[in-house]
Amino acid sequence: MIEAVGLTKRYGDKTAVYNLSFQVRPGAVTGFLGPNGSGKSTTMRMILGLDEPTAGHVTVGGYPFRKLPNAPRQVGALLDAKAVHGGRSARQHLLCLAQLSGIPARRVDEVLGVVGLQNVARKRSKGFSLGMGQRLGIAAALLGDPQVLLFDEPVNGLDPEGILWVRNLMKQLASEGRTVFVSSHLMSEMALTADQLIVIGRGQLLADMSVKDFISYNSADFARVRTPDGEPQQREKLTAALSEAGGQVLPEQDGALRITGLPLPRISELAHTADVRLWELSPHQASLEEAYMRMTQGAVDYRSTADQRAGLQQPPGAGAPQGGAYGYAPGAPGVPGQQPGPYPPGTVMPGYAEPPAPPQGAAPPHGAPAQGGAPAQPPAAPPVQPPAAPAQPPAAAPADLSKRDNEDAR
Ligand SMILES: Nc1ncnc2c1ncn2[C@@H]1O[C@H](COP(=O)(O)OP(=O)(O)OP(=O)(O)O)[C@@H](O)[C@H]1O
Repeated sequence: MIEAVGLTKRYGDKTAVYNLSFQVRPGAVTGFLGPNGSGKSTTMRMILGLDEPTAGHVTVGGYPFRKLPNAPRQVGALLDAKAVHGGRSARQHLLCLAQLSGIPARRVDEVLGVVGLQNVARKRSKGFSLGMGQRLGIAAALLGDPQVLLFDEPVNGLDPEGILWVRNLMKQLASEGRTVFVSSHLMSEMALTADQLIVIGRGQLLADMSVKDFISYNSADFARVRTPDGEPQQREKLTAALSEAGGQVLPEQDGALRITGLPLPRISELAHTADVRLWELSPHQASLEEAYMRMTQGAVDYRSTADQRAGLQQPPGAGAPQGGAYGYAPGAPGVPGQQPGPYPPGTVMPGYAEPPAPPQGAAPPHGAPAQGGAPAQPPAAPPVQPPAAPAQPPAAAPADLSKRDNEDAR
């Protein structure tokens, strides 16, 4: 088991991870989700003893990593698939790692077979594709046949077949009773791979729950309603009637309305009573990716000025979640501007709070007004239709161990 308690990491005036507490249990795949720069790699590096926490602690099997007896046999990790000497073959690379850890050479051929690189094992790794590099990194993680495995973005660069293979491998490793901790940007991928989810934003815990609970609490239904084009007064009349009846009404980009908090038959009745004709009244379900983006939107560091995710925010004054057949999808717990969701008891929901400023008069942390008084967060854009879940993984490089080497340079 991996256990983090009050884990905090500051790099100068930058708070990368703040007061993070969680447990990663054996026998399950635990997904570690968060936007770019949210602190996933930093957390993984602290678990592996590569970075020293500023406060708090993290243990693997009850020991801090550096005190773990025979660590390479107990913990395997893929942090940076590019951290390979390009002049060496895959086999030579693994042999070196095996020798350093007292692992017999035959295990190298075993893991090469497991990851499907046996036919290119003697080729120089500098000619490897991103996907082959990921496979080699996974082979290195498996080398010591460890009970605890950490994978930072393992599907990065893999084709659909490779993604399926990683998914099945993670599940198999967990079914053997191992602790499998895997980071990703993609909720949709984690929904298929993980049993448990730990979601962070700006280094802080946003959710710690089973995937099953995440799905049941976030796959809320909504209705789309469309009034005749070119008759805006009909749309306004309907908006007023639905809002008065307790529904939340958000305009969609194509002119339709997104209604939560009211069942379909009630919407139909209200439209009839208000004498509004409907061109569309249809049931929909929010995607998990959308729920995840809503949960993390207040904690996104890097956002295009044209990013429509800002439109996932509820308009000011939107009511609390309603029950019913088309209840509102719960917002991010504790995220400013969001409604807390009805999460099950025992779910860790500390809420997003600005970490206190680092000592010694350093610059304010994330989200705090910058020195000139400008807000660190872009202002919320008017509500627009949320974008469809991205079909491709965001083009992010895998977490980079060289970050550590560059620490002084930063
Ligand atoms: N060595 C370092 N020195 C200074 N700042 C750092 C260092 N390592 C990470 N950071 C900062 O800490 C924050 C968290 O970074 P981290 O790489 O842990 O996030 P991440 O969730 O893994 O991001 P990504 O998904 O983009 O890999 C970022 O703002 C990053 O710039």
